Amino acid sequence: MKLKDLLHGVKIIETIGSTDLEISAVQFDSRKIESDSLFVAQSGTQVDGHDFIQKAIELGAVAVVCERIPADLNPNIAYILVENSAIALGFIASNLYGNPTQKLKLIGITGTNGKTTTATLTYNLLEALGYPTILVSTIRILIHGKEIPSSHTTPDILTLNKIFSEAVSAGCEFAVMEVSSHGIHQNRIAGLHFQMGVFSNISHDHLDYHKTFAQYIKAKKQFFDHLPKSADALTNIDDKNGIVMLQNSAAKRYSYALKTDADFKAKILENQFEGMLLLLDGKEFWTPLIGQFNAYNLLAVYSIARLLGFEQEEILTQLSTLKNVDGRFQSFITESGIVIIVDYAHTPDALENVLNTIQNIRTRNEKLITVVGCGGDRDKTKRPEMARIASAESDLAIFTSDNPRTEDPEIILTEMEAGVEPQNFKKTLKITDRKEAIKTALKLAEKNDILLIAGKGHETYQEIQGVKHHFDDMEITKELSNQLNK
Ligand SMILES: CC(=O)N[C@H]1[C@@H](OP(=O)(O)OP(=O)(O)OC[C@H]2O[C@@H](n3ccc(=O)[nH]c3=O)[C@H](O)[C@@H]2O)O[C@H](CO)[C@@H](O)[C@@H]1O[C@H](C)C(=O)N[C@@H](C)C(=O)N[C@H](CCC(=O)O)C(=O)O
Ligand SMILES: Nc1ncnc2c1ncn2[C@@H]1O[C@H](COP(=O)(O)OP(=O)(O)OP(=O)(O)O)[C@@H](O)[C@H]1O
Ligand SMILES: N[C@H](CCC[C@H](N)C(=O)O)C(=O)O
Ligand SMILES: [Mg+2]
Repeated sequence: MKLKDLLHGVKIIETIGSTDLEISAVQFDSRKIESDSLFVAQSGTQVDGHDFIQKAIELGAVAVVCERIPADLNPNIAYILVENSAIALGFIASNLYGNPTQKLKLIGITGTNGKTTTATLTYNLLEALGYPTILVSTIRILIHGKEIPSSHTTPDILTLNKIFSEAVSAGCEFAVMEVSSHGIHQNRIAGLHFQMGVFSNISHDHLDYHKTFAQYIKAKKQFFDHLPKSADALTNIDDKNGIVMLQNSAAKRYSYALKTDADFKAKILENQFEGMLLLLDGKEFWTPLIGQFNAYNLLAVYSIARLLGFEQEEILTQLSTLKNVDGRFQSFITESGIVIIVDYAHTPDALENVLNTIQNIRTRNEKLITVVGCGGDRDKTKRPEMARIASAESDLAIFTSDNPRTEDPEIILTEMEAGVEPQNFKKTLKITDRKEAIKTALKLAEKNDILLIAGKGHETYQEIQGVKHHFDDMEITKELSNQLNK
């Protein structure tokens, strides 16, 4: 493709050299440059891509998009000066892949918790209704059933356009994606054409990256600030920041809520271990999912489908057949009758919701044991809060490692323990090795007791000292319960 065609829509400050060049590939990482490529230099959290322009040229780049023209200009190279390389990359990626999101109805879901659940259920619903769809989620990317592994909740913009163009070729009509705050802040969604933006909720997370809660809110809000007039913006107005998200949005505004008057409303009629009975827009329906947080997720899915033009009856018929998403409140009962729940709760709010849900469905006076840890190289301020909640809401909380990544697991655990209120000290244990922690929990549990294993959900690895080892909470718990005859 010609450089000038790739640059369509990009706000150019200055061009040096010819834009009539033929470009074979686009890349933002100098280490992956091939011959005749366009290199887009962008600053990052670790290094500045501008420092790798020379390297990229040596490896075959023939054109460079940058925010600063290098001092040592190469006469054989075209330099395109822009204000923001990441935004420019959005347009370039979209041009490269034939503007795929103009050909799809793209729904973006943002919020601290519930994105994967809502996005996956929406994908499952649309597929069940007979519409080929692409899902972009933390767990996996699915192009009308074909799976591609996922490394980020919101992948980079080149990957996104590539997979969306594959989805168009596969005949997809809809696209459902998670929009993370990192993705918004780093312009990983630049140039995508959204038909709908959805906000689930906002609570404590990622303050390592955004620094303050206000900055975190601002990042999420930017998604809605940039939605076009033609789009729909759907928000949970039971969350006090739900309205804030939409206040500067040009999109058409819609709301959903369990507690407030809203465009789409739901009420929990029954909530049991086996499932929930909901009143959704005046109609009763049964779902195997449980807990208030899932009522919000299901209401969001229902509202999305209504806004897409589907009828209530057809939505509810299919929605009631949808099951839990991997690693989200996934449960089984062991041979000796212990109820195991594996859940991806890795924020204080998620943990509190899951523990409250368990409290609400407990019918007998069984013990609740929680095994939980906090990730390394991530928001440290979550640690004491999560430990405080786990110890207050459980009969026993066993603190253990999540993904320590490059951090010392003992330090993470000490930071967690600092949050335990004195009256709950005696209800806690610290077992650094996650497998040992689960084993101890199983040994201590008796028939009908509930064992919540929180934080890692669907993950199939544990990252220790920067190395990923195979680790699957569900698999290990089943293996240990068999070994222990529990
Ligand atoms: C902190 C963070 O989000 N980092 C992301 C970011 O990388 P970065 O800004 O650190 O990049 P950098 O290393 O400073 O490099 C800057 C630029 O120089 C380039 N470079 C670098 C070195 C070199 O030799 N040559 C070169 O050209 C890089 O390609 C980059 O363009 O941009 C990269 C490309 O898109 C991402 O892969 C990377 O994700 C890292 C691996 C990550 O762990 N991100 C997590 C925190 C994340 O994004 N999580 C969110 C939310 C999770 C959730 O709550 O669901 C997600 O969406 O997954
Ligand atoms: N609507 C909700 N409100 C609050 N908590 C929720 C909600 N939905 C799910 N949760 C809790 O949050 C956890 C993560 O859910 P999910 O994976 O759907 O969220 P996410 O926003 O995709 O998270 P991530 O940012 O890590 O990708 C669940 O395991 C559950 O404990
Ligand atoms: N997407 C989230 C996932 C956290 C999952 C938890 N198991 C951890 O490793 O902290 C993050 O990157 O912050
Ligand atoms: Mg997710």
